Amino acid sequence: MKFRATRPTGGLALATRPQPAQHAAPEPLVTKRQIELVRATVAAVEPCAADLPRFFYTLLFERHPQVRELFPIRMEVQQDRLLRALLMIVDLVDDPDNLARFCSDLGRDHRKFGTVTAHYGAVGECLLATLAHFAGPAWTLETAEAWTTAYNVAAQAMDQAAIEDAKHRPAVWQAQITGHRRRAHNLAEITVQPDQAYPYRGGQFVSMTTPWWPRTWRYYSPAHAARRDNSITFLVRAVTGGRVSNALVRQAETGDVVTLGPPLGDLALDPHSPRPVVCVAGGTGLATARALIEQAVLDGTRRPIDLYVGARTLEELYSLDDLHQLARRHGWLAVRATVADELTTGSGAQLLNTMAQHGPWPEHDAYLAGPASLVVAAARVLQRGGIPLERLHHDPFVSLDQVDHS
Ligand SMILES: NC(=O)C1=CN([C@@H]2O[C@H](COP(=O)(O)OP(=O)(O)OC[C@H]3O[C@@H](n4cnc5c(N)ncnc54)[C@H](O)[C@@H]3O)[C@@H](O)[C@H]2O)C=CC1
Repeated sequence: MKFRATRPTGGLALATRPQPAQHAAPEPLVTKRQIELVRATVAAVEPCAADLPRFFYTLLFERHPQVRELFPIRMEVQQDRLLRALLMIVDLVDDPDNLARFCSDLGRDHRKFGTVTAHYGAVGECLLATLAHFAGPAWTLETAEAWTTAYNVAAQAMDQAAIEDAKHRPAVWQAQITGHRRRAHNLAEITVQPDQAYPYRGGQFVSMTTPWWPRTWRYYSPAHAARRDNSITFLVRAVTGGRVSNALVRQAETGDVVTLGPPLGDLALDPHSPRPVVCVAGGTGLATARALIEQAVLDGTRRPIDLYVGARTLEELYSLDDLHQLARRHGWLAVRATVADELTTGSGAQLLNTMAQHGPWPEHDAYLAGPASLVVAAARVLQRGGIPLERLHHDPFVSLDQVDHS
């Protein structure tokens, strides 16, 4: 595991993409010296990165057994999330605007776990004890003070945002499955009806937990912009070893009730930007692309959009007819789809070749959705075609670190 975070974050499911500050940046609440100490601790514990989350959670559950019930039975994914969130906070510690924004999103999202103010103290205490354990001699009184300050800044932002959020929306929504349709052998289109209004923007994603794996949260993308009847349709692939996705595809039935967390992510087309858009979607990432495009229609956006879609099989492109129809109605939309050779599923060469035949895209914004390897490979093609990194937009499941910047 590489023990560092990047901006935009690598794989932190709860992160939103930091934006440049619109006004003079406020002074950091953590001093320069404290920032150095916090970052030096990260460097010191890096060799033990793989052991750190397990140590932390063992300590947390020993000292505060009452919080165990907020977490899933199996903790692997959760452990990874903790580390990523922590790294993101360390990364943003000298950037108060974006730190506040990141922590506020995190705090709002933590309501779904049942997090309350008292939990922040428990987590902070165990986090510092964990860092002290792994940092060894690098952990001094001054370092402990620096971490206490940095943690308090983050925890207060999370807590405050959660308290504000609770004033105007629920922590979770119960949603009954009203439609379940298999679209390919491991792919299902699942429609749910939330028990209360569920506003979101096309392009956002949603966390979900199921009755089969309580408190195990996974992220799925609505395949459309918000509907008047409040129903939401997700495209879910049962991935190997994916407990929640397999339950949803193979076990779930109409009438079952799942729980949704608040909508997340800020992937959205700016209706006021004049830039043309290139959009790349692979597999279930088509849900996100489609939702973005529907949102653009609703917003009255007239930005030219070129959509490139890659799928494993023709069967998986079942929803493309609608998009082609949309393209016939709206001259600004062009759709190009490729199907991978079944023997080389996921290689994506066809999709990348198709893209490379078009371009360059010197004036474009790019939106990418789908498997991380696709996002990275497509970003590379787009960068070669003239799109700078800051105009490549994607959800925070992947780090574009891997993109060749040369
Ligand atoms: N908002 C987002 O970014 C979304 C991301 N996802 C992610 O997508 C993944 C699931 O995708 P699947 O449907 O299983 O996709 P998949 O593995 O079936 O791939 C779909 C297509 O993407 C292209 N592709 C895949 N890897 C590529 C590569 N290395 N280079 C070039 N093209 C490549 C190919 O055309 C392939 O047929 C999950 O990791 C999920 O989290 C899913 C929905 C939304």
